[in-house]
Amino acid sequence: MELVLQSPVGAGTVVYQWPLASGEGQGKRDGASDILETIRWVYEDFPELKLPLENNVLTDFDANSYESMKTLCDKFNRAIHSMVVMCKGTTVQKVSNNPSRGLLRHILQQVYNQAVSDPEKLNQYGPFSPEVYGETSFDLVCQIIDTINITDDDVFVDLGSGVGQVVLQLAASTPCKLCLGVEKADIPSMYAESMNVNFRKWMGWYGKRYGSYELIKGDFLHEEHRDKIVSATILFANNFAFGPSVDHQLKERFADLKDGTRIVSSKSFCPLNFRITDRNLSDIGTIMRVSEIQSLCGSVSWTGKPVSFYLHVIDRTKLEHYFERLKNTKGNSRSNGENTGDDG
Ligand SMILES: CC(=O)NCCCCNc1ncnc2c1ncn2[C@@H]1O[C@H](CN(CCCNC(=O)Nc2ccc(C(C)(C)C)cc2)C(C)C)[C@@H](O)[C@H]1O
Repeated sequence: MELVLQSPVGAGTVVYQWPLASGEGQGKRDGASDILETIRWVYEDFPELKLPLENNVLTDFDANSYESMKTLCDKFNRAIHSMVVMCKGTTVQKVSNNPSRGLLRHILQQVYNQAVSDPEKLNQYGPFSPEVYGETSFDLVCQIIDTINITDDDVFVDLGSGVGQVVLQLAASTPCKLCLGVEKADIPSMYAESMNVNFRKWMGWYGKRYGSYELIKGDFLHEEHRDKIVSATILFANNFAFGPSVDHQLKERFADLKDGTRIVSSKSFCPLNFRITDRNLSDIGTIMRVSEIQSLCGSVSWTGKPVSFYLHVIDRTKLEHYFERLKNTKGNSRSNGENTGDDG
């Protein structure tokens, strides 16, 4: 026995097997509320549905009765059918656009629920686990997208992308010409594959647009991926738990990034008050400006402190200014460069 929902843009159907998934597990939503939320979001997106769908249909149903859920889906499908038929004459939303943030949060949740059959295998806990992505990371990533200006010249890379939620969110809500995620572990990479398949299915069903993206299995420090890092213009690194060796090898790659490239991370790659001296000229801090950003959303880290993240912008003029000042002050006695700290 199954339940079927028609696509509001005539892109086919999605099928739910009965009995529906129950809502066990943290953050997991049961199948019935997934169907209800999906209908509600389509309703939101297509106001013309308000007429054919009596508004009480979304309230009086019994999630445990197949008949009741089937009736609900049939009413929705009939409303969709009449809308698609009516719009046959006019242009049914030909040009598809990006989903609203609310809809994208719902889609990422629904794609995760259907792609990750056994979340226990991910053994990632804490407030930023993939299981509760919609409650914390989603808003944080929205804030970052609002903070940094993103254009269609940008290439995004998530260093250690897990099941791929951040990459999917960037691809569906920014004009990046390409979004990449690199993940080395087998389990998250396997789930990232089904996240990818499910995401494309649902985005097509809702008729929503997203940019090119790829979820890659591999170690981002391997030589074969060096080029992906050095040609990126926006990099995310949730590097809080990266060891000194990983950080060091990443900085070596950051030295080749283009000016203007942004790196956003959960731990800064150089001190916030870094000042160039003649003893730290090979530090990565000489070519980047760093700032700390407090997270607006209530999400707190596991220590209960408000979460902050670090924005680094590659800017080699910092180093140029240092050497100009050095040259200008060459004449007088101060030769140790000590007092010609950069202007930050
Ligand atoms: C040669 C050598 O030393 N090799 C050792 C390998 C270590 C480094 N290489 C890695 N390569 C590929 N994937 C690796 C390697 N290190 C570890 N991961 C994976 O990262 C995943 C964890 N990810 C999170 C997955 C989901 N993506 C996010 O949460 N992204 C994200 C990014 C930034 C932010 C902000 C901007 C707000 C800070 C928020 C979220 C983070 C914590 C790193 C795990 O699945 C790891 O397997």
